[in-house]
Amino acid sequence: MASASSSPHHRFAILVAGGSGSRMGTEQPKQFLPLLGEPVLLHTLRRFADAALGVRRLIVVLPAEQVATWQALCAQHAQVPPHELVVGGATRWASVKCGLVLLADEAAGTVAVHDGVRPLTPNRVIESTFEAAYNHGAAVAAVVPKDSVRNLSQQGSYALNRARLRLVQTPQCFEINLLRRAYQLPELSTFTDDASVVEDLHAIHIVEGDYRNLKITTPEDMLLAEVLLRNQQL
Ligand SMILES: Nc1ccn([C@@H]2O[C@H](COP(=O)(O)OP(=O)(O)OP(=O)(O)O)[C@@H](O)[C@H]2O)c(=O)n1
Ligand SMILES: C[C@](O)(CO)[C@H](O)COP(=O)(O)O
Repeated sequence: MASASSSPHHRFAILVAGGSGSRMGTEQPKQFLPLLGEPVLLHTLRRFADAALGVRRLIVVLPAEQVATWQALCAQHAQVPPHELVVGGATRWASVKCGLVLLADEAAGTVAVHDGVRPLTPNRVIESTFEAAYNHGAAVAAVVPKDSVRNLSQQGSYALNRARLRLVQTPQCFEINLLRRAYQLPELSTFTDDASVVEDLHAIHIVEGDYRNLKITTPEDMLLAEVLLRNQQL
């Protein structure tokens, strides 16, 4: 049943934290590792709970076997923002789909999908991605590559024009019914993010991301995140 009170102005967020963190190589999945004394995922949750953003519902997607871990961590820390929990799936795509199930009663609004392991996203990036999705239907944060880029070919490799390339981050924000329709289509192996799921249905608007908005993936990212958190006003 669709909620009678839903409005196009309403904002929702799905924080996907259902992965195992194989590239990090730690026993505990990276979303629960301590970063300046608080779990990575709690930092991410706090970013989206910022009252100025006006996010009405925060959905956190977790691996089934880590729900108790997260609940224990929440009990150990003060002022954990209110959020709803759902168990994810075998891939990021499946986890987003699980998050969307909790929003099934929302008839209208904009939903942000964000990696639970991006704890440094500046408020400006979240706000501008929500705003662009409200105006254009679909928007993702992205940055210009800093390095030169080469494409591998049968003959070796060739240079790409990096001015025409973007490195895509999250949040990725969508009109909620568009995102729902896209996630009803079958999963493809080419899906690496939500924009790749939606793009056959709707053009993707690109918003200026931020180089500090790193995705914690491998061990050195934890060191970088710590330094950035200590020194930056996000
Ligand atoms: N089945 C999955 C896989 C990934 N994710 C989430 O999607 C985000 C981006 O994925 P990635 O960095 O690849 O995380 P992992 O899959 O955990 O890492 P790895 O690929 O190294 O195993 C993470 O917040 C991760 O928890 C998820 O919710 N459900
Ligand atoms: C969604 C994402 O963070 C955008 O850059 C990225 O595609 C996730 O990729 P991963 O291989 O699952 O880390």
